Amino acid sequence: MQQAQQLGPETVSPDRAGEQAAERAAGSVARAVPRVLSIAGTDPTGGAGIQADLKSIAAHGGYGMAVVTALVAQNTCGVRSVHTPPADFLREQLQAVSDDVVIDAVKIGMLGDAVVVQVVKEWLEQVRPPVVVLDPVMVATSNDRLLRPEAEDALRGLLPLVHLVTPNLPELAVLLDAPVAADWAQALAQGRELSRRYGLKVLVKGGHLQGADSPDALVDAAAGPGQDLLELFSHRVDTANTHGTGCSLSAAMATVQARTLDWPESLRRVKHWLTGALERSDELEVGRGHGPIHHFHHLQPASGQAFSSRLWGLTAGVREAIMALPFIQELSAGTLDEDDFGYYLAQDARYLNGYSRVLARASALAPTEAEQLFWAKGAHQCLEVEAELHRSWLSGRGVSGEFGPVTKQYVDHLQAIAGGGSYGELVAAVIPCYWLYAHVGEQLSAQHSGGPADGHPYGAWLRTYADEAFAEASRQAVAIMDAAAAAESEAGRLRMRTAFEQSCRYELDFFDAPRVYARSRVQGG
Ligand SMILES: Nc1ncnc2c1ncn2[C@@H]1O[C@H](COP(=O)(O)OP(=O)(O)OP(=O)(O)O)[C@@H](O)[C@H]1O
Ligand SMILES: Cc1ncc(COP(=O)(O)O)c(N)n1
Repeated sequence: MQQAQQLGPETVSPDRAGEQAAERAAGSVARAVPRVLSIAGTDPTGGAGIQADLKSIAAHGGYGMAVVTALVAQNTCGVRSVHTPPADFLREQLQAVSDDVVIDAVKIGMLGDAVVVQVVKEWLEQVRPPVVVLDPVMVATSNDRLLRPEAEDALRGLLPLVHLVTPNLPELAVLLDAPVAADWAQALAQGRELSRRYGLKVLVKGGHLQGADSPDALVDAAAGPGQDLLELFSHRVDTANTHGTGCSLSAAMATVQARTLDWPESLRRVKHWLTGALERSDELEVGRGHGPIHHFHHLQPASGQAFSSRLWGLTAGVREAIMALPFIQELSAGTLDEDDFGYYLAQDARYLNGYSRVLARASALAPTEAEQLFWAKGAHQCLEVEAELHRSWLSGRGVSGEFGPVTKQYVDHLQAIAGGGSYGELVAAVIPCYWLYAHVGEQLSAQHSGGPADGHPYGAWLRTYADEAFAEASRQAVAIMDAAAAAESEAGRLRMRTAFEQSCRYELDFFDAPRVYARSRVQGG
C-alpha cells in the first residue's frame, strides 16, 4: 500500500477521454460483456463483499473490477476486525479505474463510515456511471456492524446518485427512519415510500421474513399503474449458507441490467440464479458458520434430480391449492355434483386427444430411442384412455364434447411449445399432467386406504387413481426432464421452468373448471 500511495494518478490521453465521454453519453447501450465495478469491503473466505461480487459478476457474463473500501478480517462465523485504508487511497483507486476504463455498471457494498461514503459520492458525481446499484450494507449475517451508525445519514445522501437500492428489511427501515416492517405488505409499502422519496428503484428483499416463500419485489414509484411493482416468489431454501446473498444479488443485478437494460428482466434472471445458488450451496462445504452460496452452480450440471426437485419445491403452493379445491374435496367425500363430474370427464377426454399429439411431438424431438419410445407409448395410451372414457364413463351422460375455455387454453399452451419450443421446454410443459395427476392420485388413495367405502358414488373412479404403472411412468417422465435440463443452457432451463409453472397453473384451473363451467352452474343451477 505504501508503494501505491507514492504513485501519481495515471493520466488519460485526450483521445481516450473523448472516447469514454462518448460511450458514457450513450449510457443506455447494452453491453454483451459489461465492465462492472464493485466498490466494497473484503471477505477473505470469499463468500461476501468484493470476492463474492467478482464471482457474481463473472457468473452473469460481466468483466469484474474492484475497489476496496475496507479490509475485513472475517470468515463464515463472524467479523474479527476491520481496517479502513486512508480516504485518499480510496479516491486514488477509484480514479485509477475511471481514468482508464469505461464503466458500464457499479455495485456499491460495504462503505463503513461517513468519510468513505463522501469519497464515493464525489466520485459518482464526477463519473456518473449509467448503472449504479447500492446494497446499503449495515450489519452482517453474523450480526456484526459493517456501517457506523453515524454514517447512516451520509448513506441516505448517496441515494439520489443511485438507480437501484437493495436493502434488506432492517436496512429499509433505517433508510426511512421507520420501524422494521413486520410483514411483506408493510415491506412493500416502505419500498414504495423509499422509491418515491428518492426517485429510485427499490429491490425489497424478503429473506428476513419467516414463511415458505422468500419474496423479492422491484418497486418503482415513478412508473405508471401496473408497472410500478414486480413481485417474485421463490420457495425458501432450507440452508444456513446465506452469507453474501445480498452482495451477490446486487452485483448480479448491476451486471445483468448492463446487459439487458431491463430491470424487471434482470430481477427475473437473477432471482432464478440466486435460488439455484442457495440450493446448491451445501456442495461447497466452506466454513463452519454461514457458508457461501454456489455462484457457478449453473456451469456444473446438477447431479441427479436437482432440477425437478427445485420445480417441485417451487410449485408446492399449486399442489396445496389443487388439493383444497371443492372439486377434489367433494370427489373424495362423494358429495360432488354429477354434472361437475361429467364436465370434468368430457374435458379430460378432449384434453387427452390434444395431449396425445403433443406427446407425439416430444417423441419426434427425443434425443434417444428410449425417450422416443417413452413418449410414443404415452401418446398411444392417451388415445386409449380417451376411447375408454367415451366407452364407459361418458356413455349415456349427454355432456358436451366441445372444448371448455380452460381445456382450450391449456392445450393451446402445450401446442405452442410443441410448435416452437425446445425439447427440454416441451418436456417441462407436459410433465405437470403426469406429475400432478400422480400426486393427486396418491393423496386421494391415502385418504381411502383400503379402497373407497362401498356405495361411494365415485369409488370406481377413485380406484383408477391408484395405478402404480402410471406412477412409474410419471417418475420416468421426471427423470427425462432432469436429463433434458442438464443438456440445456441456463436460459433454456429458465424457459423450461416457465413452461412447467404455466402448465401447473393450467392443471389447477382444469380441476377447478367444473365449478365454473359445468352445465348446472352455467345455467344458474
Ligand atoms: N433461505 C432462502 N431461500 C431462498 N432465497 C433466500 C433465502 N434467504 C435469502 N434469500 C434471498 O436472498 C436475497 C437476499 O435477501 P436478504 O433479505 O437475506 O438480504 P440480506 O440480508 O441483504 O442478505 P445477506 O444474507 O447477504 O445479508 C433475496 O433475494 C432473498 O429473497
Ligand atoms: C465485506 C462485506 N460486505 C458485506 C457483508 C454482508 O454480507 P452478509 O450479511 O451475508 O454477511 C459482509 N459480511 N462483508
